[in-house]
Amino acid sequence: MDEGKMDENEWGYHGEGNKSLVVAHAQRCVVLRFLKFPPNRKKTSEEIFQHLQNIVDFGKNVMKEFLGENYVHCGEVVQLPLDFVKQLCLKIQCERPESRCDKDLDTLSGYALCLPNLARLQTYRFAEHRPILCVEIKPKCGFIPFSSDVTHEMKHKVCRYCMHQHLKVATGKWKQISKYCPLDLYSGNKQRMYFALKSLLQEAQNNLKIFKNGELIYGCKDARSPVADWSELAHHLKPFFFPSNGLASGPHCTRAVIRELVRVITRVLLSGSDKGRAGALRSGPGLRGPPVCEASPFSRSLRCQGKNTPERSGLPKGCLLYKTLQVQMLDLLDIEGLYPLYRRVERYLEEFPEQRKTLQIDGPYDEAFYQRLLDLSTEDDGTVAFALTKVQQYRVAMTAKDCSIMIALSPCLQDASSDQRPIVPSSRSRFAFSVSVLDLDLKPYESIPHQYKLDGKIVNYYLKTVHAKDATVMSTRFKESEDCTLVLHKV
Ligand SMILES: O=P(O)(O)O[C@@H]1[C@@H](OP(=O)(O)O)[C@H](OP(=O)(O)O)[C@H](O)[C@H](OP(=O)(O)O)[C@H]1OP(=O)(O)O
Ligand SMILES: Nc1ncnc2c1ncn2[C@@H]1O[C@H](COP(=O)(O)OP(=O)(O)OP(=O)(O)O)[C@@H](O)[C@H]1O
Repeated sequence: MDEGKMDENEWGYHGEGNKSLVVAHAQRCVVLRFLKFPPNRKKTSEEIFQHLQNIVDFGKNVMKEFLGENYVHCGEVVQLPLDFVKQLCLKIQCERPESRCDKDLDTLSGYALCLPNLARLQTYRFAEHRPILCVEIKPKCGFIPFSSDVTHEMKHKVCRYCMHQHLKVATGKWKQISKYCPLDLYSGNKQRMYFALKSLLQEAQNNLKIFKNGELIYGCKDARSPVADWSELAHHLKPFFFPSNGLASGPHCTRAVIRELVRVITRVLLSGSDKGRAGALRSGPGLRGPPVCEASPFSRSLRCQGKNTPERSGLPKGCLLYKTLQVQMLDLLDIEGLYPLYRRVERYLEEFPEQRKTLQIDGPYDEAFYQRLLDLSTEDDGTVAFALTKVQQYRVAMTAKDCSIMIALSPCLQDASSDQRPIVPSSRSRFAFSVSVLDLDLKPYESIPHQYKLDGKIVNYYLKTVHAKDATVMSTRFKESEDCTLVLHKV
C-alpha cells in the first residue's frame, strides 16, 4: 500500500465493534482497522501507535502460537496522511449504526492497522471476479466454569452466554432471547452444531454476519435492524449452493438452501490441521465442566423426551474451535477466583508503581510473556508472581472468548485441481474455503473489576428472574401433581 497516495474514494465502510472501525478497499483485498474512543478520551499519537503495535505483537507472539499460523493474521501498523483519515471519517459517518456512534474514529494520530480483508479469501492479494461468501461467527465462551471458586451453583449448570441473554434483553440491547448456546457449537456433535448454527441464523444479534462479495447481506447492524428474513438470504445464497438447477423459490427452496449452508459451515468448523500449540494447554479430564448447558433448548428438549444428555463428541484437535476453546480455558479460576489475585497485583503495584513495566502489564507481548502463560498450576503460593500469571492467563482467555471466526467460501471451478486451498463439498457444489480469526486484541488489565461486577450482575439477574420463574412453574407443577395424586388416592 502506498501510504503517500491515499484516496478516500477507494475505501468504503465495512463494519465496526465496540473498539475499532474497519474500512475496506474497493478493489484490493485489504482493510484498514482504526481505533475508536469516547469523545472526551483521546490518546496521544504515541500511545495509539504503541497500542496498535501491541495488538500486532500479541497476535504474532501469542495467538499465532496457540491457534496456528494459518488462522491468525496480524497485519501491520501503517501511518496514513491525516487529511485522508479526516475525509474518510466524514465519508463513512452516515453508514455507521447509531448505536456505535458513542465513540469516534481516531482521526488525530494517523495510525491504523492494515490487514487482509478476511471477508474475501485471504490467499488473494487482489479481489477476484469469483463470487465469495463469508460467514462471521462470534461464538463466545464455550465451556461452563469448573473452578471451585465459583460461589453460585447456577454457574456450574448454565453457561454465561445463556444467562447474559436475559440481562441483555432486559436492558434493551436485544429484542429477544436467542436459542443459540455456545456449548452446542463447541460440542463437536453435528446435531448440536446444526441446532446452534440455525439458532444463530434465527437470532443473529452480534454473533453472526454473512457477507457476499464483501457486502453485508445478513446480520444485525444494531438492535434496531429488521428481523431475519430467511427467504431473502436464501435468494442471495441459491446461486452458491444450487448453481445450475432450477430449484423453485418458496419455503422449500429456502429450507434447502439454509440446510446446505449450515452443513457446509459445520464441516468447515470441524476441519483443520493440527498446527499451533493449543495442545500445550490441554487441561486434565476432571477440569472441563459439564458438557451441556441446562438452559440450551437443545438439551432441554432432549431431557423432556426422557433422553440422556448428549455425549461430548469432542471437537477434532486440529480445528479452530477446539484451539479457541483451549485458550478460553486458560480462565482456570473463573473471575471469582481471579479477582482476589488481581487485587494482590494491584496492592503490589500501589506500593511499587514502577514495577508495572517489569510485570509486562501493558506489554511487550513477547516470547517471555507467552512462555509464562503455559504454567497451568492452580496451587497458590501466595506470591505476586502466581497472581500475575493467573491475571495474564485470564486476559488471554477473555480475548479468546470474544474473538470472531471468519469462514470464506468460494465456489470451485471445474478444474479445482489447480486450487491450493482445502475444499468443502455441498450436495450440488464445492467450495474452496479459508478460516481465520479476528479481533484478537488482548483484553486490558483494567477491565478486570468490570468483569467481576458484570459477572455478579448477570448471575443475580438470572437467579432473580428466570430461575425464580422456573422455580414457580416447578412448584405449581409439583402442587398440581400432588393434587392429582390426592384425587387419585380418594378415588
Ligand atoms: O462482556 P461481554 O461478554 O458482553 O462481551 C463484550 C461484547 O458484548 P457481547 O456480549 O459479545 O455482545 C462487546 O461486543 P458489542 O460491543 O456488544 O458488540 C465487546 O466485544 C466487548 O469487548 P470490548 O470491551 O470492546 O473489548 C466485550 O467485552 P469483554 O467482556 O470481552 O471485555
Ligand atoms: N481483517 C478483516 N477483514 C474483514 N473484516 C474485518 C476484519 N477485521 C474486522 N472486520 C470486520 O469489522 C468488524 C469489527 O471489527 P472488530 O471485531 O475487530 O471490532 P472491535 O471493535 O474490536 O470488536 P469488539 O466489539 O469485539 O470490541 C468485524 O465484526 C468484522 O465484520
